[in-house]
Formats: sequence, C-alpha cells, structure tokens
Amino acid sequence: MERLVIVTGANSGIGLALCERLLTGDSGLRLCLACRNLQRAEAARSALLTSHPSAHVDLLQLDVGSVKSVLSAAHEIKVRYSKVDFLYLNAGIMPNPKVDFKAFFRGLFSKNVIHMFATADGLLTQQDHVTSDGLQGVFATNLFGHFLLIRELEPLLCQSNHTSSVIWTSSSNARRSAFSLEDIQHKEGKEPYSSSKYASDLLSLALNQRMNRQGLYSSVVCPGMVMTNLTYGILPPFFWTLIMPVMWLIRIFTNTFTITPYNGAEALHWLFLQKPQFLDPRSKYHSLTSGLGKNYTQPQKMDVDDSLSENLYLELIKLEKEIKKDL
Ligand SMILES: NC(=O)C1=CN([C@@H]2O[C@H](COP(=O)(O)OP(=O)(O)OC[C@H]3O[C@@H](n4cnc5c(N)ncnc54)[C@H](OP(=O)(O)O)[C@@H]3O)[C@@H](O)[C@H]2O)C=CC1
Ligand SMILES: CC(C)=CCC[C@@H](C)[C@H]1CC[C@H]2C3=C(CC[C@]12C)[C@@]1(C)CCC(=O)C[C@@H]1CC3
Repeated sequence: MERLVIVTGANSGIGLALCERLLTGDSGLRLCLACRNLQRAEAARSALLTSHPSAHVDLLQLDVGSVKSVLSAAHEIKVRYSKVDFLYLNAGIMPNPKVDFKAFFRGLFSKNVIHMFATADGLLTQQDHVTSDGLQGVFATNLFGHFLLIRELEPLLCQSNHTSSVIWTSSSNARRSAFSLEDIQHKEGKEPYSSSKYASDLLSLALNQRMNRQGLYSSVVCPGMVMTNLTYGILPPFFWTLIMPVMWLIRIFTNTFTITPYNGAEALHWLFLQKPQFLDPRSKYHSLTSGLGKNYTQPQKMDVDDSLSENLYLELIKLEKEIKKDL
C-alpha cells in the first residue's frame, strides 16, 4: 500500500532536500508538502516533479505558528488520507539571531573550539515575538504547533497493525540549561531556539513512553550545520561570502559541518529506512559528513530524563486545553 509522508517546512532547505531524497529512493510513496506559503510550496512541488515526473506530491497549507491553521490543516489531512506513515516535524525558525563575537573569539582560542562550531553554545541569542494566539513565536513554531498537529492526527498515526514515525528536526544547539519547566515558552531568556529544540528532544521521549504501545514512534534528528535560509539569516550576506572558504575548511576538522541541505537530510532519510521499533528513544540521530564528503548517521545519547519529559508533556496538554478554550 502507498505510504504517506508529510513534511512540514518542505519548501526549502533541509525539508526540500529530504523530499528530493525520499523520492529518489522510493518513487511510489505519496508526499505531502505542508507549508505556510502555497506559492513557495508550489515552486518546491514543480522542482520535485521536474526530477521525478511520476511522483505523487500533494500540497497542504499549514502555518505551524498558528493554532487555527494547525487545526484546519489537521482536519484537511483527515479528510484526504486514511493513515499517516511518516510525519517529519521540520519547520523551524530562529528570528533576529545575534552572534556574540566576543564569545566566538574566546572560543576560537580555547580547547572547546570544535564543540563551539558544532553546537554554537553560548554564541547565539534571538529576539522572540508573540503570535496572534498569545504564544512565544519560536515555541509556537518549533514545538507547540507540531505538538498540536500530532495530537490532532492521533487517529491517523495510531492504527491497529500499523506503525507510524514522527521525526523532529532538532539541533545540536538544543541545551538543557536554556530550558525551564517553569517557563516552557522561554518568555524570560534570550535563547528561545535552544530552549525549543531541547523541548522537542524531551517531547520525543514522552511521546515514545506514552504512544509506542499504540504504534507511534518518535525520533529526533540533528542535521548538523547546514547553509539554508535559516543560517543565512544569522550573518550579513557579504560576511557569509567572505567566510565560505573557511566553512569548507572547518568541515575537514568537524563532521558536524554537513553544509549542504542534501548532507543535512542524511539522518532524516536514514530514519525513513529503519524499523522504528529498533531505534533508541533516548538518542538523537546526527547527520554527519566526513572530511572526504562521505555522509553517515550516528546516534548520540541525549541529555534527557523521564520525569522532565513527562512534566513537559503535561504542561503542553494544559496549554492545549487553555488555547482551545479561547478559540
Ligand atoms: N540549518 C541548520 O544548520 C540547522 C537547521 N535545523 C533545523 O532544521 C529545520 C529546517 O530548517 P532549514 O532547512 O535550516 O531552514 P529553512 O529556513 O530553509 O527551512 C525552514 C522551513 O520551515 C518553514 N517554516 C518556518 N516557519 C513556519 C511556519 N510558521 N509554518 C510552516 N512552515 C514554517 C519555512 O517556510 P518559509 O519558506 O515559508 O519560511 C521553511 O520551509 C528547522 O527546524 C531548523 O531549526 C537544525 C539544526 C541545524
Ligand atoms: C568562520 C566563522 C567566522 C564562522 C561563523 C561562526 C558562526 C556564525 C557559526 C559557528 C557555529 C554555527 C552553528 C549554527 C549557526 C552558525 C554558527 C553559529 C547553528 C546554530 C545553526 C542552527 C542550528 O540549529 C545549529 C547550528 C550549530 C552551529
């Protein structure tokens, strides 16, 4: 039977590269590009159909940062399809990023230099915004919208004699110290991106604890450092042009500099080929590229624990109730 793969944020970067790779590997599947901008989604669909003319590629309007949009997209999915096999939760934002250059130069001459380039720990802050639902924008987009989508699609994800996979595009920038259970939306701090990605790691664990029995499996991926619209927004364009040769040089020393969206999508694609029952719910699956350009996937244990992940899940359920009450 035809497998259905839904990808959020599929019109550019890692999401689009994943779609390209999925179709190259299995032209028989049905892809659903869930994007906030239908014009950009249509352009992505055309590009995919140019290389795979007989592919089944559907479009769906979905703004994961808007509760109304998530609910109506979920409704549309339930009307169109009878089951979901793979749900890639890939859409993400990092608004108004700022690099701390003092910390960068300090890190450059320390023994932590590789770690700094791999994770950007202590390098990046962002200025968040509040959505029309009254939620913090990064939290709403990177985490909560996707959580609501899973909740709404449970009937299609959890079916008897069927396994489904939800796959989060997390990050090496996910950091426990940026996250607080008392402030899950990260209203107070300056690292909403780091907090939201750590929350996705926690949520994935909670989903596995609660939903494996019903056939739903959740995994977390880190695509490495990839040049996409998101990363291009971090520094001015002329700066990127200037340092691009250095970026390729750094890649010789750190396998986390995957750089191209194709390489970054490695672990996302690898997970598509695995039996989800055999994956480790406490590991993050990293896309890595060797100095010679060979791509591979490697699991690394996450800094997560059961009680924090369960408590986050309960907080999200509470917030879901509050938000739905106000609709
Ligand atoms: N690039 C990197 O080095 C890394 C990226 N990641 C993660 O990878 C994921 C993909 O990002 P990447 O490919 O790099 O960057 P892109 O900016 O190219 O892709 C992000 C995608 O998410 C979409 N998106 C953003 N906001 C929303 C929204 N509210 N509703 C629906 N779609 C939305 C964008 O749509 P639109 O085109 O309309 O803006 C775009 O399609 C993100 O989750 C990011 O955090 C993780 C680690 C490293
Ligand atoms: C040579 C030179 C001056 C490099 C620029 C340094 C930084 C701009 C990069 C160093 C580590 C990078 C990084 C990311 C963005 C760009 C850097 C900060 C990410 C935060 C992008 C999004 C993620 O999810 C993780 C990435 C980790 C590494």
